[in-house]
Amino acid sequence: MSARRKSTRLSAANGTPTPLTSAMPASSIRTPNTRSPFVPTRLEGLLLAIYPVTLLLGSVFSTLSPASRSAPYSAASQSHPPEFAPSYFAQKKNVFNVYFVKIGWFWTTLAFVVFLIFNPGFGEGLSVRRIRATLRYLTITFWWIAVTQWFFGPPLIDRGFRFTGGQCELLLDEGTKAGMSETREYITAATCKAVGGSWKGGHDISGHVFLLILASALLWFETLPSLTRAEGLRDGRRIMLDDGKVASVSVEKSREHEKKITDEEENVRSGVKVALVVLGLMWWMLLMTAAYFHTWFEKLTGLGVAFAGLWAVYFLPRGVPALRAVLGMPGV
Ligand SMILES: CCCCCCCCCCCCCCCC(=O)SCCNC(=O)CCNC(=O)[C@H](O)C(C)(C)COP(=O)(O)O
Ligand SMILES: Nc1ncnc2c1ncn2[C@@H]1O[C@H](COP(=O)(O)O)[C@@H](OP(=O)(O)O)[C@H]1O
Repeated sequence: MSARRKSTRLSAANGTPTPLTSAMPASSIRTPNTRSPFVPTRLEGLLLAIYPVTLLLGSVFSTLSPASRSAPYSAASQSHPPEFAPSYFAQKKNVFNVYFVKIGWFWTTLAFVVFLIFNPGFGEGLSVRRIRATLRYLTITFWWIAVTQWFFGPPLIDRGFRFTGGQCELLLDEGTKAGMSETREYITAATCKAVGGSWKGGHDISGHVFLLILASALLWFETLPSLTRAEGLRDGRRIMLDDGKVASVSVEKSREHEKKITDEEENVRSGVKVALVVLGLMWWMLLMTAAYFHTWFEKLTGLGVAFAGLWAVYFLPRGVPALRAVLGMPGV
């Protein structure tokens, strides 16, 4: 369990440190221009910017590439017809799509579990750090399930599609619609495709963009604090304390644990290799999705929905002590 360090703060009048609760280190002082705990540090912001930049790169490539421009595009399948696909990666049946992205949560889970078991930063056995990391993973998994698999019925992507006017083409025929029960009418993309229908007319958030960003950011957020000593991913992070004061996350770190980890510097990176391979492939598939599939707006909403889940798990707890007590923060 992490022990809270002693604390100090700047006196508003003369700028000299004065004791706050017991004695807070200078690094934890709140200054007038301190960033809100709810927003990423500059370094985190730069890392997160890789996602919109990748989507932009893919879209620019598809706009400029003569092969992509001349290939017909089908809005109903969100892709180029296979016979006109401008590249191997523009085909839905490409091996990376079928065995990697389509079962992407399995690979994410595998990489996370390997990291969880082998990384010494979690301490020994069923430690509080390990339990909190598992809870973060489960919460992100819950968001993946809600958005893409099931949300008390159809998943959120399918509900959004219906809400924006989309439906299964089979339902366009009034006769068919009248003959259907209400449950049948509230059809999902999967069931629509299964009965040979065409899922058309609404806003179809990109499930691939959503999954690839959500899963890769989960792995980055969990592993980066053990891969780098960079301030922006460690003590540069701000949190709100129980008394409403904003401080560096270092006040919640256990000194003994930090020392132990520094002494074991060599081992700190254990368990991250699988995650790094998964992360590399995910980035490539995100670029391919951006280049060959969906409209730019569908990709942008995929990014937005992924960021919403990430913010709730990795940034909201920084400003809400009660939530932080449950979910914790990576590397703390
Ligand atoms: C605090 C609340 C916590 C509640 C947590 C409850 C959930 C706990 C369950 C944990 C389950 C873990 C399962 C881990 C093992 C697996 O993931 S196996 C399943 C593998 N399947 C996938 O990875 C499917 C991924 N694919 C998709 O999501 C979609 O295909 C897609 C990529 C979004 C594309 O969609 P399409 O419609 O196919 O285009
Ligand atoms: N990088 C990629 N490689 C291959 N197929 C991709 C892909 N990105 C998206 N797709 C395909 O495009 C369709 C829409 O994707 P999504 O909504 O998940 O972003 C899905 O088709 P299918 O549902 O027919 O498999 C998906 O498999």
